[in-house]
Amino acid sequence: MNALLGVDRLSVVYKSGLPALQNVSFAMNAGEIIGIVGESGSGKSTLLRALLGMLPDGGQYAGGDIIFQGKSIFSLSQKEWGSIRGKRMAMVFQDSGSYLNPIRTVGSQYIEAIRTHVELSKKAAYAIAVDMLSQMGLDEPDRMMSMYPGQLSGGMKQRTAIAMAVTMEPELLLADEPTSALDVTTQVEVIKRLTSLRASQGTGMIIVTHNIAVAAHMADYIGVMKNGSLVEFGQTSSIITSPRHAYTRELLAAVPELEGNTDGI
Ligand SMILES: Nc1ncnc2c1ncn2[C@@H]1O[C@H](COP(=O)(O)OP(=O)(O)OP(=O)(O)O)[C@@H](O)[C@H]1O
Repeated sequence: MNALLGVDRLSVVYKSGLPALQNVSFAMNAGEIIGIVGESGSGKSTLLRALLGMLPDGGQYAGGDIIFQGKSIFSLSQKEWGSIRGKRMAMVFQDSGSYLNPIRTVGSQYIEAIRTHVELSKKAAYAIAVDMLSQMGLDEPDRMMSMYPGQLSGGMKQRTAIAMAVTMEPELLLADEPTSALDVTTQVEVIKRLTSLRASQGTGMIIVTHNIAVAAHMADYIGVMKNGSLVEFGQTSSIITSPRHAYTRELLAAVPELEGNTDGI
């Protein structure tokens, strides 16, 4: 197995606050999907931001280590770190689609984003962008390239943002509630597209969701967070069938039809 990420007793504090992450440890191999679940304020977003080296203002590392592809991220120079971020490790947020620049066409910003990472002609970048948009299930990607974000639905914008995030074929995609702002049908579609990325590109993913059913549907391993700690981490099947922590049992009990139809997630 090819180790992708090791998180070793990672702690983060916010100024004048309680610890947001306390001694969080887990590891993942290339191409694995991890679902992180837990209630609001449990530290899920902080974990993703810490992994990407993008803690919000006031947040600071308070111990532990993050090993990405065999190297501590804390040992990297700013330059090395910059070349990993957005390229080898990328992130999408719940409302990533809304960060598209409203006064520029999808195509011009997509092409520019590609060309900040690799030296390519505009034409070559255009072809890559169109291919990624169609991989995310967007019809008429050529037409979309000449449209402005305001002309797209929320689901189309979010899929565009995900396409942009994975264009450089990152080994690790960090996704913070990537589907929760979407209607149910679009959620299912985006989840399918994310899982097919693993098949086509071997993308490893850490997906934060408040919905343990989504995690159960997608993830190989589930981590459960509570008050900044990872209280349980294990294979999805064992978390579902024999949760060890009372809090995990509570989360599972709150999902009435986990075993049945996942169309409604
Ligand atoms: N920028 C910040 N400054 C100070 N405290 C923060 C900041 N961001 C988060 N926190 C605190 O850190 C803790 C963890 O928050 P975090 O957003 O990581 O949780 P979460 O599980 O992602 O919640 P949600 O599901 O609501 O997004 C909370 O107590 C929160 O109030």
